[in-house]
Amino acid sequence: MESAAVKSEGLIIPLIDFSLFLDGTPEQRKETAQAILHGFQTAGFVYLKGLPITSEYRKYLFETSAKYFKLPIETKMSHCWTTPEANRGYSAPGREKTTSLIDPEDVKKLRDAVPDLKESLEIGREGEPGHPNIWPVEEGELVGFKKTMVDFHDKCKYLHMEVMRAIAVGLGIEEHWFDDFTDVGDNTLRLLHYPEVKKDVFTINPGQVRAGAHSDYGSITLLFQDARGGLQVQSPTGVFVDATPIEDTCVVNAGDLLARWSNDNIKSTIHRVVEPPSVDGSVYPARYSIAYFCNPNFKSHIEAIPSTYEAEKDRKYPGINSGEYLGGEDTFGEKSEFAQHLAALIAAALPKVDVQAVTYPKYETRGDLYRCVSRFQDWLLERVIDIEVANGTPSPTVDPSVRTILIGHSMGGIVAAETVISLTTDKPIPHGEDGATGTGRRRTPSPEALNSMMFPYIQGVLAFDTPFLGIAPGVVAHGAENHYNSAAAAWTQLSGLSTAFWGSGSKDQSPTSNKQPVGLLTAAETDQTKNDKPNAPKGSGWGNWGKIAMVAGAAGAVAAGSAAAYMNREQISTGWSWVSSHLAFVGCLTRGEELKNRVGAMVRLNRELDIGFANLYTRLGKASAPKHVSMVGTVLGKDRTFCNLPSKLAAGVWKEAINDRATDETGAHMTMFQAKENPGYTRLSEDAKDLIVAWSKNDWYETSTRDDLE
Ligand SMILES: O=C(O)CCC(=O)C(=O)O
Ligand SMILES: [Fe+2]
Repeated sequence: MESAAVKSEGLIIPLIDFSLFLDGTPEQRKETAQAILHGFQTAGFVYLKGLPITSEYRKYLFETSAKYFKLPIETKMSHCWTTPEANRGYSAPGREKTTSLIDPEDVKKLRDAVPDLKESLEIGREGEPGHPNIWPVEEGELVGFKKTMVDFHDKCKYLHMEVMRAIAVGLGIEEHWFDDFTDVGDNTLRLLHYPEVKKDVFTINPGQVRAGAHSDYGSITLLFQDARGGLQVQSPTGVFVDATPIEDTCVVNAGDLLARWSNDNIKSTIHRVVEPPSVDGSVYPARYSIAYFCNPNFKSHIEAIPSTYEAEKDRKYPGINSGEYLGGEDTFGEKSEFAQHLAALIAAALPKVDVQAVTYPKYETRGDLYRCVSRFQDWLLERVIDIEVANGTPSPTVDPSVRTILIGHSMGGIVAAETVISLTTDKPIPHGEDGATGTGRRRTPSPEALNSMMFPYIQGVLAFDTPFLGIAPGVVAHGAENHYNSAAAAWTQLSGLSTAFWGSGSKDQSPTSNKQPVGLLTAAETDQTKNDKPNAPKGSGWGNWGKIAMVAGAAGAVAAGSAAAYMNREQISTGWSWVSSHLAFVGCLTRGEELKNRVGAMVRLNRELDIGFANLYTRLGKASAPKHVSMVGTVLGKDRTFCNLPSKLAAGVWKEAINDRATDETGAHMTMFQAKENPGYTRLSEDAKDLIVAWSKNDWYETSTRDDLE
């Protein structure tokens, strides 16, 4: 009954026969409903086949749509889209830019730089008082246009109600629970036309897309696409994956409202439209799609869907109330919004290169730091290789086309720093070799030569509130006054216990001997394998990395990989009881020498290899008066920060990110990427962008030309 329409990068979009819900036995209905719900809960998308829409009817609709878009632009402009309240009418190319950006200024900048290459006609519910549809004059080929579209609007309204019924059945609530919210049909039918476009438009203008990355805002969207291709859906790893057209199917995705309505039980996933997979010739042909955006009835009052709020108590919200914290896709805000936002700002400032934000999928803060680094490094290598392969870079280790900025929040900044240190010192990661002693005898900023030929090439490490020099004592004193004694005691204990737990943490670690030190890949080996087929087995050298060995030119790209790990807010402020389970990882914060050495190593990398290094640390602003609290003999300074700050400037760039709303350090630390909780969000994005742009404007950038991308 069910197979996968898309399966890549952890994104699985099921292909489901909807006729088994519409006309099946009770068992088939239930199974189908559960499969649909599961698709929405995991991918946020499903493909439905077996719809009550014949191929002929569908063909006729697409032909009618094409006839409409063939009208002269002046004719189409005579019934323009006017207001969001009406949301009806024609939008000319360049009018709309779909994006996840929030700030209107940012949206404008992005739209001016890379306008969406599309035009559309919005058709609302016919007969809505105050908001009549404005129809094109029906003459010639367009006779019958209104009737066709009103009929199709009705058919889609019925499908919307049925899909919502399937969701209800899947959730185990009354099948018709949504009917009262969907029977009016306050939905929008949108005809979309992506005109034929010269291929080089996408290479001349990096970041150019047919429709920008966005999530839909309603309940669900029914999307009918032609055979052209180009729709992509963001995977849990942050990579955009092709949602390839399948004949006679409808792609259905959940929107933001349904995600909210279901307490995020259902996902609203980011998607976009790019140029289709390669075709002969110098142009990409036109693409047509028809979207039907569904909403609850505008006048209905929405409350959480039964069965979803009970589950909420147990669900894990990163860093807020989870028993154990996993860093991951949500670190930089829901759906990596901050990372995506930052990537858009950087793309606008660095037009010569293609900018991608790729978020490291969930990884555990449990266990040994160096195992986390090693896992992260493997992942990063894979991502960069994929991009180099796509770019057809001949010798990535000698002349990489990808430059990476590692962005890490909290402990993620330490993972990022360790990654670049490991890559530039050509040393396999030690996997906790010194854990038992905690003396920090591993990497010191030694006189040994640094390897500027690292691969992947790291251009900078941008940390957000990373306690490179430990956590400010005030975090415990200010943040947990009610628990002052236990917190203080635990803090002391934390230092004392680290050795023991570190030791036990390293017992079960596997040796690293078979791990290929990535810095050792050489150009000679590239030449040797250059003409081989990608992925062909290789005897030596490139071995596993055969897929790099593809022919053709270079390209400019910055991949922003992000390592991320939070600490658990509740647990930080209520006594450090969690520390035992996380000690192997977080324990490194107590080893002062090791912390200082790490910062020293980063400063050296900055000086000698020009690798950017900065820490944007949170500081409490207006909402919290400075306090002078004495704790374990320490008088705390007036600045309330989460991180210990360096006393001297020789520690790289440390720039404060003031949060005027947060009332405690841990809160500021946890919410720095949430625009609603952090009034300094825009400033933070700008500061981050400025740093990355400054690090990236070098010879590599200047010699990256659009021609390279072809
Ligand atoms: O044209 C498509 O395939 C997708 C359009 C879309 O995502 C939208 O308009 O919201
Ligand atoms: Fe969309």
